[in-house]
Amino acid sequence: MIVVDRLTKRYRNLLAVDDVSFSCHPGQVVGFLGPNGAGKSTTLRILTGLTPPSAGTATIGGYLYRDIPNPAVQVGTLLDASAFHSGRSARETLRLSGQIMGLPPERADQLLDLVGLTPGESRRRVANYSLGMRQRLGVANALLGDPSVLILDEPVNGLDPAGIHWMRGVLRGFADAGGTVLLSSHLLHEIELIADYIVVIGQGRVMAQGPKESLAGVPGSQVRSTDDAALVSALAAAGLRCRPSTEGGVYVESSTEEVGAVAAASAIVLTELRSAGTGNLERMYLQLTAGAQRGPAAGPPGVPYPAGPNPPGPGMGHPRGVA
Ligand SMILES: Nc1ncnc2c1ncn2[C@@H]1O[C@H](COP(=O)(O)OP(=O)(O)OP(=O)(O)O)[C@@H](O)[C@H]1O
Repeated sequence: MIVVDRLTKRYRNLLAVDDVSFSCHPGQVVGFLGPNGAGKSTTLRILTGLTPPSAGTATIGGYLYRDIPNPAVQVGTLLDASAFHSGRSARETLRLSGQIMGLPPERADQLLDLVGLTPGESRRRVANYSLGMRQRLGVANALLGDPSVLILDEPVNGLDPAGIHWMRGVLRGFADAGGTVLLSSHLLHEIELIADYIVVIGQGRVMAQGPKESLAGVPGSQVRSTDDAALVSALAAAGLRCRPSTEGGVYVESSTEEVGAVAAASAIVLTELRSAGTGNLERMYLQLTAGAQRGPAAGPPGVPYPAGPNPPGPGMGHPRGVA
């Protein structure tokens, strides 16, 4: 279990991390989400012992990273995929890491296979890798020691949609097996696909946190019909709140079942009916981080979301190590 407790990091006049608290439980994939410069990397660097905090603590399984015996087999980290020695191949990189951890050379080959780097690619120099290939190598390196905790900084950066899908599978499988995953990103949609608990950070402060579904609110419906005016009247008459959708058509603050029932009862032909997904989450993210975003603030004004404690997740008490 990862516990970040009232963590603060000051660089001269800049509060890079400001009284940040959250926790990640075994079985959970926690997304640490925030715009550029929000303080994500600094928090992860403190967590992994690379930067000392100004105040507060960040522990893994109750230990400071530096106090964990043989940390590489307890905590897998990927903080900078571009940091691998460019003159070595992926295979050499992993074999060297494995040697330091006391692992047999075959372990490196297993991991290369797992992350989808082909034997040919694995023998090429890292200097010639694409960003996505480096990320795959980084994930392989993080998983090499069979850790119970993963800490990954921007791991989906540079991955194509298939790569993001793959990453989700790897991390979901890891968490479902009782592992703890903390990953950062400045991209909401990527975190949304992968994480099941989200901590939103902006200007060094936690602005919201909670299970993805609760942050997203009750999902509404996106609907179009051959007669939207009649549909809106029917929805209003049935007591369903709706408004013109930013995507065109109508957004209804109700489930697709309720909307479909109203349309059927009013004999209105629907041409589209689907869950509006996590549009609420996007609005919330843009709203919360508006002051911290670079460029013009986006998103409508609304009610701020409170930061809340992270309730215990499933599978607490990881049997394998420091989780
Ligand atoms: N060593 C340092 N010295 C001074 N300021 C620093 C240092 N490291 C980070 N900062 C500052 O702290 C703030 C937070 O940086 P951090 O790298 O943690 O953000 P981030 O959320 O990871 O951003 P990004 O998504 O762009 O990677 C930034 O303003 C950054 O310039």
